[in-house]
Formats: sequence, C-alpha cells, structure tokens
Amino acid sequence: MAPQTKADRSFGGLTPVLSPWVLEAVDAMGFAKTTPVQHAAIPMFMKNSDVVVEAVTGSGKTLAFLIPIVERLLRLDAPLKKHHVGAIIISPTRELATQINTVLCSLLKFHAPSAAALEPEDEDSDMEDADAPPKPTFPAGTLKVVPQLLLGGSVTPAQDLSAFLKKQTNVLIGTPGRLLELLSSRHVHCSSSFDALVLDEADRLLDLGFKDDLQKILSRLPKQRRTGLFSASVSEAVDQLIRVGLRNPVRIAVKVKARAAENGQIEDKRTPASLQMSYLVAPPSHKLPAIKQILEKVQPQPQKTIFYLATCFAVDYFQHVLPEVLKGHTIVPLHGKHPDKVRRKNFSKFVDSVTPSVLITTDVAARGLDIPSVDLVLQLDPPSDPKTFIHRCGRAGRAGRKGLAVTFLTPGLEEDYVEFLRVRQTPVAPLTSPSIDVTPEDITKITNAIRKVAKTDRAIYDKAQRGFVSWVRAYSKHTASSIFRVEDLDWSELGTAWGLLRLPRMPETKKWEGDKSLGVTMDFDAFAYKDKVREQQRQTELAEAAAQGSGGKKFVKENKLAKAWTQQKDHKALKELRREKKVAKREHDRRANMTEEEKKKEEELDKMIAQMRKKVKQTEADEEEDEFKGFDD
Ligand SMILES: Nc1ncnc2c1ncn2[C@@H]1O[C@H](COP(=O)(O)OP(=O)(O)OP(=O)(O)O)[C@@H](O)[C@H]1O
Repeated sequence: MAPQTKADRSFGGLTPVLSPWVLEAVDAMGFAKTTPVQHAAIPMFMKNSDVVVEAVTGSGKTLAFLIPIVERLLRLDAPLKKHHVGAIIISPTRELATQINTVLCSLLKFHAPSAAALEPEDEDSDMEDADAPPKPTFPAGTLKVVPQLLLGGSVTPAQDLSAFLKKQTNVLIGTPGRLLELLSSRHVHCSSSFDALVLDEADRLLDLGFKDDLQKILSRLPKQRRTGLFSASVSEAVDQLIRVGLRNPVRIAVKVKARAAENGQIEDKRTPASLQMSYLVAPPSHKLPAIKQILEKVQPQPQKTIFYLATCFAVDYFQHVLPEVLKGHTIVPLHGKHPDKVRRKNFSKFVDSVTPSVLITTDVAARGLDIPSVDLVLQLDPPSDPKTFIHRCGRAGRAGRKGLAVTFLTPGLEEDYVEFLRVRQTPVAPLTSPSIDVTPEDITKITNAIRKVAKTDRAIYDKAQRGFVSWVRAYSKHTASSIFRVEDLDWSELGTAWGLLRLPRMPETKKWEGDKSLGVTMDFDAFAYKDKVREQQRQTELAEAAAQGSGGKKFVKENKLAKAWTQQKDHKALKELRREKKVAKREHDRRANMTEEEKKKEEELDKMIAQMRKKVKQTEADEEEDEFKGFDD
C-alpha cells in the first residue's frame, strides 16, 4: 500500500492498516480524519517503537495510544493466557483514568468478542428475557480485549483482584497505587506476552509524587515491552523517567504554529489554535465582579465553565458564597480532599448538567479531563507551576472547538507573568472581548453579598479564614517568586475581595498595621454555628476558657485541633507503614536477583524518588501548618 500522504489524514490511510471495526468505531464517533498527533503516533506505536508524545491539550492523544494497544493485542498469535495482562495504562487521577476507560469501552463496542465481554452480567436475574436477542458466542481461542479500571476509593484491592480473576481482564487502567496493589498479587501475571505500557500525563504523575510506585510498577513488567509516554508537556523530570523506562524512544512533538501578536512572526505555541488565551489586569476586589460580567457577556453563553482556585480550602469556602454572586449558575465544587464518592458525584453533576454550570476546583481537574462542552476557563490566580497553566486553559477549546481562557493578574509585578509565559511558548493576550468595566458599586454589592452568606453560619466564616490562609501559603510558593511576592499583597483589598469578616491571624500580616477588622463590626463570641451540636461544643469550650482565664480559649481550640490532627496522622502513618512493610519484603527478594546494570538504574531511580519525597513531604508539612494557622483568638 502506498504511504499516506500529508493531505490524506483519514484513519483508513494509516499504515499499518487499521482493522475494519476500528474504522467503523471512529466513523461512528464522528471522526472523519486523524488529528495530527494520531496521524504521527498511531503508526509508530503500532510498530515496535517506544514513543514519547508531546502534543497540545485536547489534540486526541487518548485514541493515539488506545488504538495501537487494542490493535496489537487483537493481532497476537494466540489469546493471552488466563490472568495474564497485555497492557497497562497509568493515569495520575481517578477522573482521567475513568475517562480513558470510557473511551476504550466505546471503541471496544465495535469489536464483537470484546463487546460481549464488556456486557455486565445480570446476577440477580435468572429469568431469560424472551425478547432479548441471544447472546453471541465465540469459538474458544477468540482474541478479545477486556479492560479493568482500578481506582482505589470505593472498591477494595481484594474486590479488584476478584474482578480481575473472574472477568479475566487483560488491559488495566488506573492510578499508580491501586495498579501496584493488583500487580503485587501472585495471581496477576505480566510475563513475556505483556505488550504495552502507557504513562498518560507523565509529568503530572511525577509531580504528584508517584515516582516510587511507578518504579515498582516498571520493575514488575518485562523489559521486552513497548512503552508510550503521552503528555501536553514533557519536563526534565520526565526525561529522567524516559532514560530508565524507555528504549530509544521515537519522539513525536506536535506543535501549533501561530503568528505572534507583537511582531507578526510565526512561532511555536504549546496551546491549541482554537483556544483564546487571555488575561485581565485587575485588583483583587475587581476579580469576582469581572467574572460575573464575563459569564454574563460572553456569547454564546458558556454552558460549562471551570473556575480554578489555588487550594482545596479555598474551594471549600467559595462553594458557599459563589451561588450568591453568580446567580443562575450551578456551582459544583471538586477537589482532591473530597471523599471519592463526593468527587465522583460532583464530577458527574457538572458533566451531566444541562443548565449553565461552574466547576470550582483545584489542579486536581487541570489535566487530561475531557469535557467537550467546556467553553470557558477562569483562573482567579495563575497556578504556581507554569506547566499547569497550559493544562488548566486546555480544558476549553478542545478538538478544534472554540474556547476562552481568562487569567487574572494583579496590577504591578504580576503583569510580568505575561512575558514569563511568552518565553515558555504560551502567549496570552489582553482580554478585549467582552469588555469588562467594574464599578465601586459592583465591588460593594458582591462583598456585601458574600459577607451576608458568611454571617449566616460560623462554619462558613471558619472556611473563609482557612481558605484565605491556605491561599496565602500557596501564593508564597509560586515558582515565579519574583513576580508573585507576598510582601506586595494588599491585605485590605484581598480581605474585601474574599468577603472576609476579618483578616485571619497569620505570620504574613503580623507586621501589617492596617485595619484587620476590614471595617466589619460584629460580636464574634455571639457568632454561632448553624449546626447545633457544634455550637453546643463551642459554648462548652467558651465556658471552659472563661474558667481558665485569659488565653484559655485559644488553648482549648488549638489543643482540640492538635488532637484531631494527631489521630488522623497516626492512622494514616500506620496504614502507610503496613503497606511499605508488605512491599519491602518483595522488593528485597527482587533486588537480590539483579544484574549490575539493573542495580545502577535502580540507584538512579532511588535518587529521583528521594528528591520527590522531599518535595512531597514539604507540601504535606505546609498543609499541616495550614491546619493551625488562620484562627482568631
Ligand atoms: N480524530 C478526531 N477528530 C475529532 N475529534 C477527535 C478526534 N480524536 C479525538 N477527538 C476528540 O477530541 C477531544 C480531546 O481528545 P483527548 O481527550 O484524547 O485529548 P488529549 O490530547 O488527551 O488532551 P489532554 O492533553 O488535555 O489530556 C475528545 O473529545 C475526543 O473525542
């Protein structure tokens, strides 16, 4: 067959030729042509090459690795043996793993033997539905792909193993921890028939401190395998991973060419052309009024908006006050500290919503999530990691669809962020349409609306204080520390912008001589929790404090917090210890049988892990610190 020309971007023109059922599937999905990354990566990954693929957000990377995986597994000479894994896809978040599994299942619906294996068995019913078509049967030895999603959370590792054994799954998709648990079972085999490993959003996997787990997963897989690394941004850390985990990989980088606004020259961009990336210079108190206007003025009206905040605690607070500010929008919170059930429920609520909705979230939702109808991305502040900036914006403007991303920058130093992004091939332009005009009345109206909500329940006030402290902490850790300087923050402006009832006590504001009451007069001792039990507890503590004299109140509160915190940490530490002990024994046996070269690689990885651990520990320590700060005496 003649090689595919540049003009021929059809799936049918790819070499090696794709199976008819795959062509039928992509056709049914409405994809007439391959995207550039699919055009380049599918042929390579279908051969025996390891690949490192870097392509802009929303460019179709998921099918670029799923199609080669299924095609190769279905072309094996014989089916994989019972309880043998053929491919593994590792994802940094549960949401992303779920999404990959959904795309894979949609694809496999077009492959009859795999589709039959996907169908849930009706365990409760022993009556045959007379009208239902008979279930298709396939001769023994028919090749099929049976995926399994491994997420942790609601399902136990034992249930995962039981599903693996019962359904005889052969493609595993999941987050590193749970994948590792399953692979550690002696019933799960990744032998010479193992074909491919994919690391999706590899740099995020490393950022989240999964290096240790990744290394262990790699060590359980045969060396003769294909490995693919897919991301919208490949960092230096990923380069290290490539050295130890991949063999002479083919590098595929799909960049977007764009004309620079300032000099008209064509330059590489790391973001899709359909995405308008803009910024608005506005003091903190102008941001929420501006967001309200953007949501009202953008045409057509955005149905799905993602609004990024710096921390989980900030999300916990804004979920209570934003419904008052952004009336007519459903506000859905999502962050990494939510229990798994809440996380899933809220994510579905946002995805399935048929009315205008705003997902308020942290970077847990910055990567890979494909919600095609997101038209608008708002960032209250730029993320501390510039790579995350691209990923956050990239939730809009996917697959050629028009999208708008707006980031707010405080006048003064923060404007330098524009140049900071430009040199990282991420040009942003000032927001010109819609035009935004914030008046002092708009600000007062919004601050008052927020304060009114906060005054209804002391719990919301607590969340505001905690959220604000965590935000300051996040701000102080910005990578571009010369642009984002805590010393330059205007506390009074920020207090107004957040609708705080007073500024929390924090080291950062210790020397600030402004009005910490932010002009709000209220009796904080009489400020009650809506929850009766909690309020009763507060009253008891107040009485205890009064009995102990001055300083007692603060002592009672901090003592209580410290106790709760310690119990939680003890439990976590114990769990972690047990897991480590289990894995350590296996690890010892494995290392005993290593060659010198393998030991060297292992040492290199150990060093990287140690560095990552240091980073993760620091982050955890900072979060713990937040638990104690931000409370008034
Ligand atoms: N060939 C195609 N033609 C048109 N749309 C496509 C094609 N392939 C995939 N898509 C659509 O493009 C969207 C983005 O795809 P996908 O989620 O795979 O992007 P991605 O490159 O992985 O993005 P990110 O880096 O943000 O994870 C999806 O909605 C998908 O259905």
